[in-house]
Amino acid sequence: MSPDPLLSVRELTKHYPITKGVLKSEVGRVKAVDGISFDVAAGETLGLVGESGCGKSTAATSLLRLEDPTGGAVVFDGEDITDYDDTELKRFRRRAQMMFQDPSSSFDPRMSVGESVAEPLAIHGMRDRGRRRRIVENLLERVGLAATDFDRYPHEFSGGQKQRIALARALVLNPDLVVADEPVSALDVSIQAEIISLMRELQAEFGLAIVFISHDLGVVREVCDRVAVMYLGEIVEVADTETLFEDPQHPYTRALISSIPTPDPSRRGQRVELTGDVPSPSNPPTGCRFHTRCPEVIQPEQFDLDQTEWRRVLDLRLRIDDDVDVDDVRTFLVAEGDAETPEEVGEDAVKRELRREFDIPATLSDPDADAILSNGLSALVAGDDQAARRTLDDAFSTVCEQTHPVLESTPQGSTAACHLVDEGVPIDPPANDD
Ligand SMILES: Nc1ncnc2c1ncn2[C@@H]1O[C@H](COP(=O)(O)OP(=O)(O)OP(=O)(O)O)[C@@H](O)[C@H]1O
Repeated sequence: MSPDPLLSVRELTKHYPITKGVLKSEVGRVKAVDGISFDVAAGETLGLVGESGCGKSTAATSLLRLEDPTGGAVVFDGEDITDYDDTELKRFRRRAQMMFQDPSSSFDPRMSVGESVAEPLAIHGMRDRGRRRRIVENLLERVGLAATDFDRYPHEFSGGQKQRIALARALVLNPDLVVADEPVSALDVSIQAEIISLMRELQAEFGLAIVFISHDLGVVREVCDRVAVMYLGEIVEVADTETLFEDPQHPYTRALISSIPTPDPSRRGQRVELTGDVPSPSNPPTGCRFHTRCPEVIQPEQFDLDQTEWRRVLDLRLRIDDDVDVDDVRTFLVAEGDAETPEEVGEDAVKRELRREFDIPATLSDPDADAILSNGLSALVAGDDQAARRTLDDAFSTVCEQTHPVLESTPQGSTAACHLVDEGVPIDPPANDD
């Protein structure tokens, strides 16, 4: 990586206010992007990956100042663009272009594709129509279309062809950086491969840096030199592509990689199932944001639980307020024929059912942990929610929930934000049963 990157993003933040009432008073914030930092060298392709809603598109539009960031800095070719005025931004936008996912909505149906591709030239002051036409015709050929396509209209082209045209438009000002947001996701797999190989050719030819945004790790592996993994508005791991795929350090990265479909049956058993929904970015979890779903979440030192058991005990503890209703369990057991009335359902039956709902075995592998869980459940069934919560919170809390991990260098040369990395003990991910 060059010492002076082309693009340097520092603690970039984009929060959207959540407002209420006619006065639109702010009642919360969607923390779509929450302090991300990364560099991109000239000519390099950096992948930005993560599940839907983790903030990739917002990161893209904020770093290009298509919308104003809430905080942080973006340094492009040595200059901080964060405080640029309109004239300076216009100059910046010659050098940094955006490409979107949906080629169909990227074009004005009333303009010929040639006019669309030439539009940025006109906006940036090239008055000579003939010259604009020559440049665009040449570019259309370079993206695999014909010069005569200049006068045709968007509806005459397939999705793949439209994405070629979008690429021509992104390149027409000869930029140094293209931010491509899911540029091939809307295309058939065979067409995806064509567009990817075209992007690579043009990248080499134009010496382009690309920020390649995708939820598809298979594509990212093919295209990118380095990859940054996002989860709930934050970057949790950055590594060069081979290191990331061969030796991922963050449990979230491991889970994403393990979910890539593979034809190799020996690797299929290594799938890591992520439980639970992605939490809301308006109220992200404390500590490590991934702790509510992490299969490798760290257990308290005093216990020696099987990792899957521990994950499920923690699920119960974390969801006790929202997803546990003892009265509902009693009603359910009556319906199942366990008793005539809810009042007659025994404490043990309710505790058994609660364990079953959370997939917790009847007895935990660690007897101390089992005794505490049993006490907590007893308090819950007796209606003393506070005591139940206290018992479970005291015993089953985790550093992952308490302390926010920062990105740190790993022995593999990557950076990852995970307490397992702090401790220098990457744990083998638990294999799934299926
Ligand atoms: N204008 C907005 N106002 C409020 N919330 C927004 C706005 N734009 C995005 N969000 C929220 O910010 C979060 C991040 O969205 P974003 O589109 O950046 O994620 P993404 O990773 O690109 O997802 P996808 O792949 O589905 O596009 C989401 O929870 C989304 O609902």
